[in-house]
Amino acid sequence: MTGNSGSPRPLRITARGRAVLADPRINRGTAFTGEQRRALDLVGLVPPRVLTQDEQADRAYGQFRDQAGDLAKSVYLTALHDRNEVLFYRLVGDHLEEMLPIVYTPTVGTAIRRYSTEYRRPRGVYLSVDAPEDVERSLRASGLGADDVDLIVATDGEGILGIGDWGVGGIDIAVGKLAVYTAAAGIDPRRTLPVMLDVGTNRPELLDNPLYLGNRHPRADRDTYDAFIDAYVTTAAKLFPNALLHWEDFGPANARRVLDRYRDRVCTFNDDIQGTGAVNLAAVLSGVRATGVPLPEHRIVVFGAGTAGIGVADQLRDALVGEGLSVEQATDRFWCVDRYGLLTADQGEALRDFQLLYARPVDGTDGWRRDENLPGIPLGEVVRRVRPTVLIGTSGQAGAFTEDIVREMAAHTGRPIILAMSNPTELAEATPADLLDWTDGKALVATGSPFAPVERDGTTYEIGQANNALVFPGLGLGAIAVRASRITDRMLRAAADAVARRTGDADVALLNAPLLPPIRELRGTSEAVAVAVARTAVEEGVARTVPDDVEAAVRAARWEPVYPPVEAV
Ligand SMILES: NC(=O)C1=CN([C@@H]2O[C@H](COP(=O)(O)OP(=O)(O)OC[C@H]3O[C@@H](n4cnc5c(N)ncnc54)[C@H](O)[C@@H]3O)[C@@H](O)[C@H]2O)C=CC1
Ligand SMILES: CC(=O)C(=O)O
Ligand SMILES: [Mg+2]
Repeated sequence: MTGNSGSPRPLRITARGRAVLADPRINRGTAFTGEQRRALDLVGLVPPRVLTQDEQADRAYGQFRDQAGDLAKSVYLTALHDRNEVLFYRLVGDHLEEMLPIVYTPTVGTAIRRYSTEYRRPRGVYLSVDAPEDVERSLRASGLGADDVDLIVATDGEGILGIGDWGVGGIDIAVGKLAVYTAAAGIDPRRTLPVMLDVGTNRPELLDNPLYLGNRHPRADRDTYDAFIDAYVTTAAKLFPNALLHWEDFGPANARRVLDRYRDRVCTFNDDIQGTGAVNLAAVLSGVRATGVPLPEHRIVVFGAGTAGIGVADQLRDALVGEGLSVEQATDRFWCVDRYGLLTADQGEALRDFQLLYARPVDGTDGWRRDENLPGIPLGEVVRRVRPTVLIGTSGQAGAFTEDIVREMAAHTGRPIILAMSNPTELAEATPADLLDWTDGKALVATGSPFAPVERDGTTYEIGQANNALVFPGLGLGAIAVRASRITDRMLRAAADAVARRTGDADVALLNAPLLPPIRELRGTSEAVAVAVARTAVEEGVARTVPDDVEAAVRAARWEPVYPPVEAV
């Protein structure tokens, strides 16, 4: 751990001259002092005036604001990240609410689509399914040793947000998630690695694009894929035995399988399944407090029963079991709707393994209207029959929560809880303004991407962001602080409870209060999550370091974006 929230350890620099300025991990440009410039052979290589970090941050913020449009802002921040990592994190940390939508959803989606066009510099490690024998060499090429890595975020780019397969461009979701880890929870960025598991792409426009930078062939078959993933996990665990392995944005055919294969073998979690499950549970628990209706009395419809949707259902089902329901009773509270309509037991091959548990018995839906195009029971009919109190969108289908559906839901429940979780912004199942309009301001709304507050009848409704960003940074920090050997279900539940607790009791009773703590408080939320996760890891016996004071250990593990003293060696 190299947390420097106390007095930072000196940074030992062997490079000299231009090599110092070219390395974003050590470069501080105009903030190098006269003494440091002399020691590092920088005299004359930077303009004479020495700036403070505050002055640098002011100028960088002005430059950021001058960029025309979000993609230009993203390119600007990436360039800053590539130039001076500490200043990048200082800036993002100071303007979290304004910059998270640039380094993360929604703009990261645009950056991923345009990756091969906008490409400037590599970041992270690119592993190729065509050369599994190079996995070790490539991970070693990062220059990091066995004790140097706390966290790796890996993606295969198949299920980026709700925009699908973007091949090698997916590296930017790993980079974006890591930026959130550091900005929100103070994970030391020098001890992290983004990894692209390039197994090809099935998107014709990438395969046909001469600029495309990834492997220009279709995605590997299952056996080849599995062997490659295994080479990655085995090698990463061997080279970096303390690293938490985070899986991001895999397709539904692989996400759950990969997690299940490794979750009891290494310290790992899937953010889309488990992080999303935890943040969704936190939002629903706030909704439970706001409505006064106990959790077991809710009827829950999940629209988009894929990686995230079933992850969400699983986490809620476990919470219901925790309230005393049997697994069968808890499962019976869910109606999951996917591309063929309501999951029903007669759908055979169309059901994925992880959906089977939620398939409703056919005789319970006798007489329900079917849509021949699906050809199952559509969302509107499910809502009409079930009268849900909670409606969750994890489908990536923009506008799927139509006025008719929402009005029907609101006709039978006082305060409908509606979580339109799909990203990026344009794929939300409904906008908060519409949801509030159609429910006369009664809906308890949260969205996956940020939305501006809604003004209605003189009242301002702040919209909570039901995004796993409220969970994974703190989960990671808590796990790192106690060197957890596993991520357990109870650690995720502790994270959800910690997020829910951050939404004050007084607040949730108000009509217009957000269901989740705001992004501007993300650092505090992440710290609370980290403490809860670390405590639970200790209780569960998976902490390899058991601190006397967990809170102090979590604080000590935080990295802050300050320039440490320099030691020229
Ligand atoms: N807010 C958050 O923290 C998170 C949000 N998400 C969002 O959830 C969405 C889904 O992500 P994943 O679960 O990873 O993708 P996925 O591909 O695993 O799941 C999407 C599911 O939606 C289903 N679907 C597609 N078209 C449909 C239709 N017309 N009607 C009903 N279902 C349909 C698919 O069959 C699939 O099962 C994305 O937009 C993603 O951004 C995902 C993870 C976290
Ligand atoms: C937030 C996230 O992980 C997703 O949309 O995939
Ligand atoms: Mg994701």
